[in-house]
Amino acid sequence: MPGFFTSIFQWISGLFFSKQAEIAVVGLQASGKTSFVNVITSGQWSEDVVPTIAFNFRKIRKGNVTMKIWDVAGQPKFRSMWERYCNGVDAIVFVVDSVDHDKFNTARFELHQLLGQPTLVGVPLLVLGNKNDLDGHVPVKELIRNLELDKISDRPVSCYSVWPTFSHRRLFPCLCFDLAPVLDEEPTQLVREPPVITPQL
Ligand SMILES: Nc1nc2c(ncn2[C@@H]2O[C@H](COP(=O)(O)OP(=O)(O)OP(=O)(O)O)[C@@H](O)[C@H]2O)c(=O)[nH]1
Ligand SMILES: [Mg+2]
Repeated sequence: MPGFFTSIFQWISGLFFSKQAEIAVVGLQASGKTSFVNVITSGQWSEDVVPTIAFNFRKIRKGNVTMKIWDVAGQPKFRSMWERYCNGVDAIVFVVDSVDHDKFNTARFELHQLLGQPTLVGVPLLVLGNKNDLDGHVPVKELIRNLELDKISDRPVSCYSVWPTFSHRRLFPCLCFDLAPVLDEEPTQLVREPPVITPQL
């Protein structure tokens, strides 16, 4: 019975307090965007992910938050499309392979090129340093330096180190927290001291 009342309460509160958020997930190919989106939408991790062609669209509801997610392909031929999918979203999620040191320069170039688009001024940015389960991953402070996130001054920016395989339960709250300004809650700071999301073993 208590479960029944809880469900009814959630349903009613959802009607009155429901919020919508739309995000675009971008980043270089094989950085783990689709894996991340799969984990937060269905809780499922699989190593068999095919490279995305153009984009995938997912819609999920958690509690009273409905989130629309554009998972955009990262191969060079698709990068010119990023701006189109980021235009009008509540936050841009930029995924970086935190082990692939050779690609940091390209990731920084593509990120800053994207953020330089006049249509995207002010759109909050969440950077996820992915694959922190692997040896050689760089910590968040180094990611901030490598991607020059501290030079971004026209929007809220956050950066986390993540590993979707085991931390998916913490990823959605992390996203909601970063969308707090969008959801009319407490404001975030510019590149705040980031919590590192460690795997739950
Ligand atoms: N070890 C580890 N591997 C990961 C992680 N996230 C993704 N991968 C692997 O990285 C590879 C690429 O993942 P995808 O999710 O397809 O990458 P993507 O960014 O969507 O790539 P595109 O669609 O081509 O832009 C796959 O083999 C995944 O299994 C992670 O956190 N840890
Ligand atoms: Mg993909």
